[in-house]
Amino acid sequence: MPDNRRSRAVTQGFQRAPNRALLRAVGFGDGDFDKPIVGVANTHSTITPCNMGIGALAVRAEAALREAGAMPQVFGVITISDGIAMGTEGMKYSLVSREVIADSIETVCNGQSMDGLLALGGCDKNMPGAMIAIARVNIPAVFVYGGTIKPGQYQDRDLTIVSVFEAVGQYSAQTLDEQELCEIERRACPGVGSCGGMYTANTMAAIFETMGMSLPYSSTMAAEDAEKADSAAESAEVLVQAITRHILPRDILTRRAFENAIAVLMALGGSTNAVLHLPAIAHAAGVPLTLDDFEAIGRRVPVLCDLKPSGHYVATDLHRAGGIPQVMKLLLAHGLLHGDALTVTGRTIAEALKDVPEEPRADQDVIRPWSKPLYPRGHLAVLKGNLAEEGAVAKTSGVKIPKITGPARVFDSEEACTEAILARRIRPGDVVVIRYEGPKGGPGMREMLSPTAALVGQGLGDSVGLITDGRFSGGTYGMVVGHVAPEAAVGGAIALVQEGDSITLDAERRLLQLNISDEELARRRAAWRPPAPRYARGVLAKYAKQVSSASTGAVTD
Ligand SMILES: CC(C)(O)[C@@H](O)C(=O)O
Ligand SMILES: [Mg+2]
Repeated sequence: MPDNRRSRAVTQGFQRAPNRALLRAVGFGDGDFDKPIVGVANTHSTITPCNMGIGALAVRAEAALREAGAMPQVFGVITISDGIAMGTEGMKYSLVSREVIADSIETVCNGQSMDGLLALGGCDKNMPGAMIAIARVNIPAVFVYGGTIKPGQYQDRDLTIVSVFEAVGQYSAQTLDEQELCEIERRACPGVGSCGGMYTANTMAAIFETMGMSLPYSSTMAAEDAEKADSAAESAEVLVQAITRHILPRDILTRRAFENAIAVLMALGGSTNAVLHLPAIAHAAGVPLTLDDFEAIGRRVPVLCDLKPSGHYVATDLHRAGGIPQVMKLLLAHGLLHGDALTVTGRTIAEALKDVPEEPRADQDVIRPWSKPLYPRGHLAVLKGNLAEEGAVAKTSGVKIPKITGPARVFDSEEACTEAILARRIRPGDVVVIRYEGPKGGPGMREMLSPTAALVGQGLGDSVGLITDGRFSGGTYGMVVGHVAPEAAVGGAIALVQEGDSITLDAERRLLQLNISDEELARRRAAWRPPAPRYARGVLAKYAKQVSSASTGAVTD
């Protein structure tokens, strides 16, 4: 047993007899005090299908840890459901929950002198929350994803939760009747697992697999399939080996791993939330990573996968087509992935991908061959200009020409905007501005899925621009720009836009501009006064005081 094992602090020596007495009460026997103590961070919850299956995975992982010679200690971690909170005041707690999860896991792992960590997660913030903690604590760790939901079926088409959000827009435009809306609602979510397209949960899980913090193929398995539970057990075995070999998360979460993550994010057409979470994880790992890195890698890496929200397929289709290893191999073969990055198994990426063919199979069109990408460049672009001096994130997939100049339609909350869209007050050519929804202002940067999906449902995805200091769901697409920084609440130029001002959103030129003179902008800036914080007490008030700009990952430490 290595002398530097952290759990020695609670298991060794005569002074620790009381500590051992308590450990005996939770199942330790005489021979167990020399074994590594491994935390199992269990986000099981009956709040959301994303986390409903996690308890069973935790049970498998716990048994496998014991079998492999470790002493597992299971602890509960909270989640909220982005999908259920969406469009409500409750959604302000979503990004806050990332910090609560990170802080909770750090607190337990360090408070209990644990030697290793197996973290399980389902809904969106579980993934970055767990990985921030893993990077901070830096004890051998593995991440186990709860798995994706399978698609629903309606009239020969695959449904996901986003189909229901879009159906609300169709209903408001009277292109869908109440009975059809109801039928889509009933069929969209047929079981357990995280939202099925390449939305945020699946994006972040895929990123962790890419970075070598989860096992190959594990991030695209369906929550309900037996292979998911088997991979939870296998993850536990790999973790115990990592403890023995002293493989630490910060050996894995290097700059090269983050560059690999961004490359796969682009190839998948993944969620804008990754542009918030990866800098936050990098911050925890002590790795420099800026918005410019996303921009630089996005210019090199094509979108290779035809996945929802704007594409055709769901995560289980990607799994059948070869999964993340196939996407990674394609990038590796074309010089866009660092093959020497380490994984939790102790193998490098290149070694792990050795047996994967360079080109995807011809009998599928989920993963395109190199010669026929979906888009020649990444779908996420960092826009700058007088409206976003620190930067903003545009998602350009699913739109024909990602640029528009039009009159600003200004809303100081998501609710006010959604109401206007559903009342059909937004017209083609408008540029919708949703502000005071930033990290500090909201607080918590809500995901604007209700308004963006309603626009898509009304057929306005291509003709209406939308900019916000809030963020988006992975299910959002259209002419959308989020994470506008600096945000309105700190006096960013987005606070100075007036109804009817001309705004240019041009993803090709990477430009987000308010078309008024510098003098007029300065005049408005001088007249601007910060609004009173929306919350005076509780976690939202604490968060608003603490949180950094979206351009640096909205971190709180
Ligand atoms: C509800 C969704 C689709 O999961 C969303 O929260 C996301 O970010 O992808
Ligand atoms: Mg989300």
